[in-house]
Amino acid sequence: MAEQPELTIQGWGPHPTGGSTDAAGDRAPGLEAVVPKAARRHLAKELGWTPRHTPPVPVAEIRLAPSRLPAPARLALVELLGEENVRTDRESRLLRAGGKSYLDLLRRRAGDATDAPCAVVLPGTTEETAALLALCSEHDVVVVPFGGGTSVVGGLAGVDPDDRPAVALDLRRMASVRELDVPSSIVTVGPGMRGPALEEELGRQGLTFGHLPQSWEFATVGGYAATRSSGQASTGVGRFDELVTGLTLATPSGVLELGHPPATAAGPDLLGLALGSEGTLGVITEVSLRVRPKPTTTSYEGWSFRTWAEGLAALQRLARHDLLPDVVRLSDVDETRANLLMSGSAGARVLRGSLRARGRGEGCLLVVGWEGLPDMVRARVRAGSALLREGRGVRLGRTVGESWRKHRFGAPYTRDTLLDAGLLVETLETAATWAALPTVYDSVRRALRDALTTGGRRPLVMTHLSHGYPTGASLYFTVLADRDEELPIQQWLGAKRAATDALLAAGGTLTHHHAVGADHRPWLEREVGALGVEVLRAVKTRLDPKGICNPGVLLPD
Ligand SMILES: Cc1cc2nc3c(=O)[nH]c(=O)nc-3n(C[C@H](O)[C@H](O)[C@H](O)COP(=O)(O)OP(=O)(O)OC[C@H]3O[C@@H](n4cnc5c(N)ncnc54)[C@H](O)[C@@H]3O)c2cc1C
Repeated sequence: MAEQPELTIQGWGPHPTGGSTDAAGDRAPGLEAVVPKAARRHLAKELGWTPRHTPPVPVAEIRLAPSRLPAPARLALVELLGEENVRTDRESRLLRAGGKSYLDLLRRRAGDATDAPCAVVLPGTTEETAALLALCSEHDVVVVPFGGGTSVVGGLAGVDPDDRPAVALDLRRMASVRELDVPSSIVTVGPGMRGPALEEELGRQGLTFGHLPQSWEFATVGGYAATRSSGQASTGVGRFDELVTGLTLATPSGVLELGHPPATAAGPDLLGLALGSEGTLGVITEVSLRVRPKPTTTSYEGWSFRTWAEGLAALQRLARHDLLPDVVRLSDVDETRANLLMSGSAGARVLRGSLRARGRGEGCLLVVGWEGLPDMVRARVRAGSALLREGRGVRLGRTVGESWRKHRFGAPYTRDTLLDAGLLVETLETAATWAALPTVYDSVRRALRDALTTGGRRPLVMTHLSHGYPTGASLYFTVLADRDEELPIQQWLGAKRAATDALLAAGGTLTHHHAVGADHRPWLEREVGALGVEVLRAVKTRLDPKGICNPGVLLPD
């Protein structure tokens, strides 16, 4: 199998649009190349920030603790997988040191990878994975499944309360299509498969699975299932967990084959237990997914609403009439303004002028995308547009929608540049009912602002609504602030704590699609209750009696 591109150790990447390459590898492009002057001025004024040059330490200087993998465990792993699939070299370990949250990046950029796994193991089959888990149980070695490495909640932290040595179990050797059942619209794939490769294979049959998170280039099918991911078109095609028709879970106690399409009433849904289990119950070694014909027509458009409340009300009406588009993304005033300034294109300047002329200079941008057969798209666009207009929306046309579509995977690359310029850049997300959304929105913004406003610093909190449901929607917050170079980790931890408390108190869920990981686990009990946590723990104890499967995530201490 061809090697897939790697994420860079200290950021996203490799940077397709340029940037310089130094001895350490790939470097993000400079601020001037990525952020237009007007946007730099806007950010400096809003945040009380002066751009500065704060590049990460060279990769060669990153600190890595010596591998603690005991020799007998290493020997047994080599016997099982072969020497080439048990790696303890520096680069392999650095590349699996944590995920891509702001906190992960801060540590890697500061030259700290002392939390890296002791080794990287690469099984090639379900049987090898099950044998590996049994072997690691026997040798008391922690196993952290590693898909694409894009976790943003500390899902790959590898923290063990008993401080046992840990290995990263990389799934890239299980990354092929195993079966395509066209009549039933089901594809069965290895968990290490990434979106682009799967879409390419399905595309040859005129099919798609349609899951498009922003991390699409690097994240894997197994990771999507383990975190209950949600993509940009999830309002239309469904969340990833809704696409899964079955999976195989290798655990230290044996192998579970879960799911029975098209439907079953054979007791409670065990498949549902594996989805979102974040590697704590075992390793997902195969996933069956619903696929569908590639859409023959797509229609992406921009709309503008005078206020966030008007936009919310219009979308709520669409939801009530089952007319939500496949892609729906309503930005609040702060996000709309920043996105238009960041774009810097002539088109964006024209749009800003035209919005001002229509009295919507401070409005909220809505991007909607409809996909499917031509007649259905036409009918849905007509009915949906009528409701948006009734809700006082102004249609901006296709250029805006297509521009968003073209640039939708670009933000993570820009993040590296902003980090290099001394900014705090992080996101968080939740979901709530339509009734609770306005309170959640206000409370989280207030909490973030209060926590991050100190000594002349003010954060910019930008929000969009995406992933609409008949009963509610998710909210996604992007936070920018002048980074506290003395205590950057504490600066964000304080804000995150305040925002999480606020969103739970206002009726939001702990996480709509990023999962629990290490970062959210102190709050899990507030979400599912003490008994709920006990039930999850009992299941884990049965499947993973020695507690070697990703012990630092999901379940609170
Ligand atoms: C820039 C950026 C944008 C993002 N955008 C989105 C988005 O739009 N929507 C969204 O839902 N998420 C998004 N994420 C979060 C992340 O991409 C998702 O959580 C994704 O599902 C993780 O997939 P992965 O393959 O990278 O998993 P990893 O990060 O490797 O692992 C995630 C967790 O799942 C476990 N795991 C991985 N594979 C397996 C397996 N086969 N069996 C058992 N456990 C396993 C890991 O141990 C870990 O706990 C984004 C992240 C970044 C950095």
